[in-house]
Amino acid sequence: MKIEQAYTIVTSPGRNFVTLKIVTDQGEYGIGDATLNGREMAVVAYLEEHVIPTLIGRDPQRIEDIWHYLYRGAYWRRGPVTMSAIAAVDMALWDIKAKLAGMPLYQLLGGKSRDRVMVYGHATGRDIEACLEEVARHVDEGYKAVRVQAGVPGIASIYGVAKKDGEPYEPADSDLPAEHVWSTSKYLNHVPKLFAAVRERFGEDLHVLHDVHHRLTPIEAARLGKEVEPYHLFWLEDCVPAENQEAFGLIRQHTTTPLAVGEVFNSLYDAKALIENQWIDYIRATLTHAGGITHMRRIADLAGLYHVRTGFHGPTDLSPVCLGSAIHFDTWVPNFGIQEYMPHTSATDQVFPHDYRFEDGHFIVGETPGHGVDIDETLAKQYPYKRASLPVNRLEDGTLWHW
Ligand SMILES: O=C(O)C(=O)C[C@H](O)[C@H](O)CO
Ligand SMILES: [Mg+2]
Repeated sequence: MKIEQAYTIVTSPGRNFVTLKIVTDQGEYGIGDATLNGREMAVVAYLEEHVIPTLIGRDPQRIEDIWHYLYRGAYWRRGPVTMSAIAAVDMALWDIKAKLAGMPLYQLLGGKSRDRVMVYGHATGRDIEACLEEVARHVDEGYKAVRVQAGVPGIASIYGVAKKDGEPYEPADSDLPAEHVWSTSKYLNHVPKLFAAVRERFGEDLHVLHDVHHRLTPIEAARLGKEVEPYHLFWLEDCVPAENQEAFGLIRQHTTTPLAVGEVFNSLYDAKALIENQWIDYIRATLTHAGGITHMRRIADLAGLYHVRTGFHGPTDLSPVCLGSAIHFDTWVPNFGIQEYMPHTSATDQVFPHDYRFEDGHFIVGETPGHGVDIDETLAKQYPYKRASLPVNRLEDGTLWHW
């Protein structure tokens, strides 16, 4: 069996997505997600110019060999563009292999470790009251876990809070990067009040999460972790930028609030010290940005040795192809923690027909051979690419800060 054809499909049913389709000489095909929010066309160019020409004629069943061919063969290792491109190939090849085996992907990985996959949804509001209403809506819809982000008095626009209450949050919201203004002191004073209000209204059973989006220093993160301890967060996410992995050692010494990190990671080496030192509790890297199923499996296995569980990134800027594959992985992986879930637009769901379903705060994996997600290429053409950028963040004095 040989790879006969491979091509990228760029579509924007509400937001941009990049999909790689690989077709074999026996008519079987697989698809992979290559979406890198705000940098989509860089991955398209990488795939079209440097990857696809090398795939033609190869045996699609040699997933491991192709992974190392693309990783080692590039010489220039790692990085989000390279690893998203490799991930898309890897996901498409696992899709093909599972289809050839006549099995849903989770079976090929080792079978079910659980019957359903707990997810967390996003509640956002311009203030605490509006945010609590959104938490209540999620609870009514069956969610057992909710990420809680509220506007902060004195900060005009803040990460993770929708422009209008009740609407989904979209980070890439303008042609060129918007500029936000950030105040650490205002934020730090406000977050404990938010979680006090959440526990007061919803009691102890609801799992609550919070994303700091890399905006604190280690000692500030330690303060926040300590101050929210009484509210028993499921996790505190990305509390500092993680290039310096040792920073988490400092935070860890100060707080028992569980720590999650890794949505911008693209390789095991981004997380090695974090995992081996048990500085974190959840690893957030996911299939599309961390080299696909083949590499993510290595990360999860290492994490499992150190009591670190998975908590895959799952924003709307990863396509249903990534989400569907992630649900198979989550169903199999022994050290599963939780799966992030932001519902896609109905236009996106139509472009990407899929067999996973949401029920009672959980995803239920499908039984279709492969990863269970397809693409309607005719419909995809109706939604042309439109550049959209993530914002940047500045301190009140104008200093460029982390976003
Ligand atoms: O989903 C999350 O936790 C995020 O932090 C979302 C990211 O900002 C988003 O994926 C950037 O493209
Ligand atoms: Mg995040």
